[in-house]
Amino acid sequence: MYVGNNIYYRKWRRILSYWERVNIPGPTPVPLYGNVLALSLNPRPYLELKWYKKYGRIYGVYIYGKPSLRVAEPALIKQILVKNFTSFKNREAPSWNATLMSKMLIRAPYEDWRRIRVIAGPAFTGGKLKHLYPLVDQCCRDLVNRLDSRVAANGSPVALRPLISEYIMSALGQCAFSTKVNTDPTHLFTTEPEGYVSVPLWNVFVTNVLPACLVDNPVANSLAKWWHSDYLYHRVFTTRLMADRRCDDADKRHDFLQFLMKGSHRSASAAHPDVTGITDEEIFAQCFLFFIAGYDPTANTVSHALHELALNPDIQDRLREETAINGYRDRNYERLSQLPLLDAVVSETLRKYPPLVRVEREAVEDVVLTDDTQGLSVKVEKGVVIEVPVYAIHHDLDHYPDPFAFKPDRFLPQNRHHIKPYTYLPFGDGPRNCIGMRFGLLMTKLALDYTAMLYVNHNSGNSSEKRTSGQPTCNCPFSMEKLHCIQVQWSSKTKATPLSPANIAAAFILALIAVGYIDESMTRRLRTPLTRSLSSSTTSLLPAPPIRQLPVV
Ligand code: HEM
Repeated sequence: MYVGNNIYYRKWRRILSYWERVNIPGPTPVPLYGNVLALSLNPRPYLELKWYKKYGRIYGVYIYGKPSLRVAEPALIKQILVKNFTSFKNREAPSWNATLMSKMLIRAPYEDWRRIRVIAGPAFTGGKLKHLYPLVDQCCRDLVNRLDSRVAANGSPVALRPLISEYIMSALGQCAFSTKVNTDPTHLFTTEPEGYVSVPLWNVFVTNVLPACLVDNPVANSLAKWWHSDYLYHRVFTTRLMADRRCDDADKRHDFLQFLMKGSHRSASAAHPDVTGITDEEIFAQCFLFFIAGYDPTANTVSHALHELALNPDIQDRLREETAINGYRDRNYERLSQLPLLDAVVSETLRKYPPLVRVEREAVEDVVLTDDTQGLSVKVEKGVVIEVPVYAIHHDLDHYPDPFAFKPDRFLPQNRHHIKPYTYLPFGDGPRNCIGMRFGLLMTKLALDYTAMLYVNHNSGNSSEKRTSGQPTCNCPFSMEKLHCIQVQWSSKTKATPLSPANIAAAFILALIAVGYIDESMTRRLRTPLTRSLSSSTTSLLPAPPIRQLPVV
């Protein structure tokens, strides 16, 4: 017993002294979990900011037993994301096999990623978005109509977030499939992508803590497939659309699905001799990702922008003026890029509330990062995951004076040059940055442009900011009212999330297990059910896909 104890603790002491040995500071880890407990049980952005303030711009943490480096030094960020991209061309690979996620751009290994990105990338150019603009515009008009009827119906504060979510989901549906999708928040079309990204704590607990033999066996796997068969709904939906379109050679749609389908028969070009095609499974993975990656960040950005505008009526007035001067009746794609204050409001929202609090890369070889101006040199070993703590950088006083204030003027053309390179990263940077950036900005700006012109936005007094373990999420209701009818009530206080009883119980159990004798490989080998691969043979178990309504283009 004594010898076992000794070996166990010596092994963990060695694993968890990696950063100490290379002289990089960081928070104290615990055996088996490293710093995962702290990261799981605290709101991520605030914890990252706390560590950043305490340990500086370069510090090390442990994800279970794996070292992970946080880098917030702008010169080094440039090397990781742009200059040395070939050494940091991957995100961390999923620790499970052949899952849907490993086929998605966001997680695909470099060779697959590059092929898919070359095919999918052109779908998001300015020229292509011009074709999609009328579809997004129509969704915005629908949003305004819904708002109108809610405001007229009761005159009391309107819960805006569900309406925004519906707007984003319908815009994504239109642009991905040229189809009016069912945007009811309880409908599978919406709940599947949401469920894919938000994992309940009990699920994290079960999948990360139970021994692998209990989770990774045929019975548990089929149970998990059944449990997660829900996102197969999207699979059936996409597969049927693809089948329909293959029967119709004259299909001239400009949507995302059509773009990828054109890529499936692609032959190598001089520019990309190794890029030849995309499989149906990969097409489905990208279409599903379109909803996962596009929905939450964009809906959050619109919500946070409206939240800030309500708190800052002077900025709201200036925005309305700008919109009026620039002919809001003649809205079109080009006009949106000619509204500097609107652009500044969106940029400042993304600075203050970056939807992704970190950007991640994995070192595929040993690399030394250097910054001669500061005499900095950091050796990164192959396999180490690097995270750029975007939220913390955006709230660094050295980069943004008064970082918790909402000051869009920082981003006006005449001030923009004060922003230091690689300190503003809401969409990441480099070849693997956000592919949907322009599209996300289009949806956000159009929604603000419409609502700013038609409504005065106030806080209803019971609006709060809900902090999740991932990122702050704005939990409206806002009071949105027609311009002629104004009611002002805002509480500027945001609630910090107390640890819930469930979180405390889970922390307690996790801590008990952490001091036990479970081997690290048991937790690392586990596959979370949400990422299990789905075999197409199970699609027959699904309910029929929804009836398509109103094909648009
Ligand atoms: C305001 C809205 C959005 C924000 C703030 C945002 C932010 C980000 C960030 C930070 C990344 C990681 C970039 C990096 O690692 O350098 C990313 C990646 C990605 N985003 Fe977005 N995103 C938004 C909207 C969208 C939309 C609308 C779509 C698609 C419709 C989308 C699709 C993707 C995809 C596919 C990736 C992975 C790219 C790759 O690895 O090649 N995003 N996004």
